[in-house]
Amino acid sequence: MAEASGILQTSLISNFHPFHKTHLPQLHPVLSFRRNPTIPIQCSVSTSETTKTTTTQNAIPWGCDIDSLENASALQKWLSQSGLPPQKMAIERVDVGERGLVALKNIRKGEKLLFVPPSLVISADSEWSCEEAGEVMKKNSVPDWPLLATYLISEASLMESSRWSNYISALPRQPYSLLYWTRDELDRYLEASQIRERAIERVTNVIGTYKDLRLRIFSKYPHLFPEEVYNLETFSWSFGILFSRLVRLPSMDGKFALVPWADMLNHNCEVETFLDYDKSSQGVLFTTDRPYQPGEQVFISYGKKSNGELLLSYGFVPKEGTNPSDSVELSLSLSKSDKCYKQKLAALRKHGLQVSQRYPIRITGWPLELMAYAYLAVSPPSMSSQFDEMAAAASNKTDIKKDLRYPEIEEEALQFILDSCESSISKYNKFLQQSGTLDLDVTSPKQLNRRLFLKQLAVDLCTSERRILFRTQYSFKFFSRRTLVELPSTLQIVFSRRLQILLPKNVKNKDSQNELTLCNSETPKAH
Ligand SMILES: C[S@@+](CC[C@H](N)C(=O)[O-])C[C@H]1O[C@@H](n2cnc3c(N)ncnc32)[C@H](O)[C@@H]1O
Repeated sequence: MAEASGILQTSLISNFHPFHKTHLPQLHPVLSFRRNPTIPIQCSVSTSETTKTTTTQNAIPWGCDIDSLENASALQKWLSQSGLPPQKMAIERVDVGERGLVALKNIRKGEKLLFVPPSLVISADSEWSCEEAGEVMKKNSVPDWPLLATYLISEASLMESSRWSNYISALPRQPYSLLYWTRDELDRYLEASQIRERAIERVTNVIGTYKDLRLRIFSKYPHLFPEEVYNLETFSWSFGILFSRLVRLPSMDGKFALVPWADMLNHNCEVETFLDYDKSSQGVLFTTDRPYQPGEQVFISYGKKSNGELLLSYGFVPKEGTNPSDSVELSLSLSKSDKCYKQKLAALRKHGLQVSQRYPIRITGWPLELMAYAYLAVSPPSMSSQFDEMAAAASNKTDIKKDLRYPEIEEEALQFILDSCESSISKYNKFLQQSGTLDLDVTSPKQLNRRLFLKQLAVDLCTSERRILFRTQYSFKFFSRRTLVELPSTLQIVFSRRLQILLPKNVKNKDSQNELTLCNSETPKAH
């Protein structure tokens, strides 16, 4: 689960196909998902004794209801019979995440749990029940993500002939993620948030990837990859599963894997333990960072993700103020009326940037690149010889001096960022005002209708993102020279090497992360 989202971008886009500017079709929510197609699939299914050709005529059961315990207990039984050692946890209905793993016994802090053997892990090296299909995919050097997405569909379509049928039956038929929001829903509920753009990019990538596979491979082997099975709906499902369940195992050279059983663990922002392969016990496990009593839900970390990223991949938003890794993306743009617009744009492009750039702002600070972009945006024609170094510092290149300082335009640069925050905040205000006061219990989505459920998620996300912007605005106002002149003398003034602005004593410069870090957790007054 950790870092999954970022990896799709690299593996799909750079290795497999160029960026797709595909028109976005309406990805229909579960209602229009073809749940029960009757599909004849011709495939050679390899069993331990023979290789025989079978024709599957049954409906394909794509997983189950997201809270189904029936399928989960069948999974549990199958895993135990297939080599999963006895566990101190069981799958149960839980308050956070609907189904999850709950402690059966006292669990100590520092205890190793799970021990899922490699034979029960799905990775790019897993054997295909339909060997021919696997060979074709490997011959075409399909990267891990699209390979695994296709693998999942292939195994799901083979039903009981697949060794993973118990696992697939316990997977949600409709994983919660922004992949399942229609374009209209994204526009309506997430207009204020930059996550909307990320969701659109992601849907576009999934569509592009599917189209590439269809063009290059599926259309050439229709007997192995019939369109009734390998289509956009099934790919949305399998990518939805990968986004919400795939893990990267650092001790296996960063291998991506679906780990049945372990993927029943839900996320908690305060938990710091994650899944990995343990060479000595030869299994996937995690080490608890806290004790659990019988009946308590056990959590892991899906990575230090913002609320927006959690919504994007996993379809939930943590409760307000509970995510220390929360951040919001602030979009900065050059003004078209800028006299040096063309020169500045050329400088940005030279360093791989666009006219509009998004920078993450954390509750604890903001990146130096943001300030560099702001310098570029406000610099006058007389500073044209410095455009290049400003654009370079605004890029994500690491071997470049980032802590630039131009005292003569510092005030304007800070004001530029403040204005960008203001314009973003006004979009959030508009959406939140229109939405009225919603305070529904999204831990039981089944109780809500789809519209209300999505709206509540959007309200939760927008509230948390707006809060970070308020705080940033407050900090920038506090840092601006005008304010500094008026600072009470009791405040200890520290000189920042990076922005070269004066900071109060509760603000420290965190060199290693290239960002300014606010140590004070006080929230500015509500706006
Ligand atoms: C890896 S799965 C965890 C098992 C999942 N609950 C199940 O029953 O299949 C990830 C999914 O669990 C749910 N989930 C995980 N952590 C959550 C949390 N803190 N709050 C709400 N839902 C959560 C989300 O639906 C997410 O997409």
